[in-house]
Amino acid sequence: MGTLAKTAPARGLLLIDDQPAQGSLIAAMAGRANWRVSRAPDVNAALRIADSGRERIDAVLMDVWSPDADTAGAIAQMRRHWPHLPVVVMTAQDSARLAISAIRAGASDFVIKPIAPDRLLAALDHATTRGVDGELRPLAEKPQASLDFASMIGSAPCFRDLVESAMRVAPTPAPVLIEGESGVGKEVLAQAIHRASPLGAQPLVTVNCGAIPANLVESELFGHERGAFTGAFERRLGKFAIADGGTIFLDEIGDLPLDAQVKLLRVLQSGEIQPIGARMPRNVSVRVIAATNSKLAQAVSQGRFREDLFYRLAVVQLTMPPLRDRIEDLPALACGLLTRIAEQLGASRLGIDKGALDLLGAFDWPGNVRQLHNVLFRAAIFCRTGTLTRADFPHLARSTATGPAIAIADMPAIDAREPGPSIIDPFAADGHVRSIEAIEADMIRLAIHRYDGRMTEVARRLGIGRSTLYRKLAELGISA
Ligand SMILES: Nc1ncnc2c1ncn2[C@@H]1O[C@H](COP(=O)(O)OP(=O)(O)OP(=O)(O)O)[C@@H](O)[C@H]1O
Repeated sequence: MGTLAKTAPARGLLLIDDQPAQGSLIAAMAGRANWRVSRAPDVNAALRIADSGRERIDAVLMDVWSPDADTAGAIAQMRRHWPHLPVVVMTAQDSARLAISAIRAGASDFVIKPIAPDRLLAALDHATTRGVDGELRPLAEKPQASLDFASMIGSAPCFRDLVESAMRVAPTPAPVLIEGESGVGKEVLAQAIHRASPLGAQPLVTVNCGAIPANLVESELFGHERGAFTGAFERRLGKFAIADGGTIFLDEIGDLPLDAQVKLLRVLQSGEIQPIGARMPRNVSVRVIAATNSKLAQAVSQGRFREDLFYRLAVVQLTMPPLRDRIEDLPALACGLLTRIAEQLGASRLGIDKGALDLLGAFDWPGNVRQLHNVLFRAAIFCRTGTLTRADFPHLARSTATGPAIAIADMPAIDAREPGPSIIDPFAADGHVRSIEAIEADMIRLAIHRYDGRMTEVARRLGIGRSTLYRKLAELGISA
C-alpha cells in the first residue's frame, strides 16, 4: 500500500458501481488513503464524467457482478476512450468467468469480493504504478514497504523460535513451505526470507494461487504467446519468467488445481518453463517459497495435493503461530500497525491507550494480525482524536463481553421486540469485509427494530417498496 504524505495531491478514482452501500464502503476505504472518489452507476455515466474533464481520474474501479452484462464490451469501450487509464474490476468469488473476460478485454487487474481494505488499496496502487500494458511489477517494487526480519514485530518465544529458523534457512537455496492460519504474517515472513537471501536485490514475485481462476493458472504462472488462445491478444510473461533470478512466493498453494500442480512439479524438476503456445521451453532459476492456510499434509492424504509436489516444496517447513498464542505481542503489534495506518491515512500520529489495549488483548483474533490491522484501520478512520480508546472498538467490546467473538452476520433472525444492532459492522470476525447481502440483512433488521416492526415505515425509510421489502425478507431469511 502506498505511503502517502498528507501533502500529496489526491489521486482520482472513478468507481463504477450501482450499489450505494458497497460504493460508500469503498469510497470510505479509498478516500482515507488519499483517493478522491467519483461515482458513476454505469459505464455511460462514467464516460460522461471523464469527458467533462472536471475530475482528475487516475484509475477506474468497476464492479462486474452480472453475467448478463457486457463486461468485455464495457471495458473495451473504456480502453478506447482512455487508453492510459488502468481499469481494475471487482468480482464475486464465484464469478471467475467474469474476471477472465474482463482481463481479456483489457482490465489491468481484478479483486475478489469481499474486499479487504489493504488488498483494495494495494491493487489500486499497483495498477496505477505499473502502467496499463506493463507486466506485473515484482513485489519488491511495490510501494508497500516489504518487511525484513528486524522489522517483524514480536518477542513471544514461539515467534522468536520461528524467526530464528527462518533466518537460518534464508541464505540457502532451499524451498520453504510456510504454514499458518490466515493473516498470521506468512507473506511478511516470505519477504523477510527473500530479503535476507543472496537473491534479496532480485525480484520477489507473489502469486496468490487461490485468487486465479482455474483456467488462467497456467498462463499466469508460465505465460503465453500472442494468439495462443482466443483472447490472447498480447504475449504475456508468466510469473516464473518475471521472477527469474529471484524468488517466487506461491501463496495459498493448497488451492492450486491438480493439473496445474503437475505442471508446477515439472517446472521445479526441470528448471524449464514452457509458455502456452511457445515452441521451445526456456530455463529459469527461481527460489520457491510457498504458503498455505491449511495443513498441506492433510490435503495430500485426502488426494487433493500431490505428494511428490509436497515433498519438493516442503524441504523446510515453518509453522507460524496464531496471534492468540502470542497475545503478549499485541501491544507492540498494535503500535507498529498504527504507525503504518497513520502514514496511509496521512495522519501525523495515532496512539492507543491502555484500556483499548486491554480490550484488544482479551479478544481471540481468528483473523490474526490482518484482522488486528483491519480493526485498527476502521477505528482510526472514525477516531476524532489522535488516540484510540475502548470507545473506538464498540463491536469488539460487545463480542469480548459476551464471550466468544460474534459477528453480526452470524446472529440469528432478530425479533423486532429484541434489541437490534445499532451499528452495522462492515467487517466479519475474520477481518475481511462482509458481503453486501449480509450488510443489507443487518440494515433491514436494524430498520425493523428502529420502527417497531411497522413495515410501511420500514420500507419508506429504506427507500424501497413494501413488496420489495417482503421479497427481501424472504430471500434473506429474516423473520419480522
Ligand atoms: N510480525 C509482523 N509485524 C508487522 N506486521 C505484520 C506482522 N505479521 C503480519 N503483519 C501484517 O499483517 C497483515 C497480514 O500479513 P500477511 O499478509 O503476511 O498474512 P498471511 O498469513 O500471508 O495472510 P493470508 O493467509 O490471508 O494470505 C499484513 O498487513 C502484514 O503487514
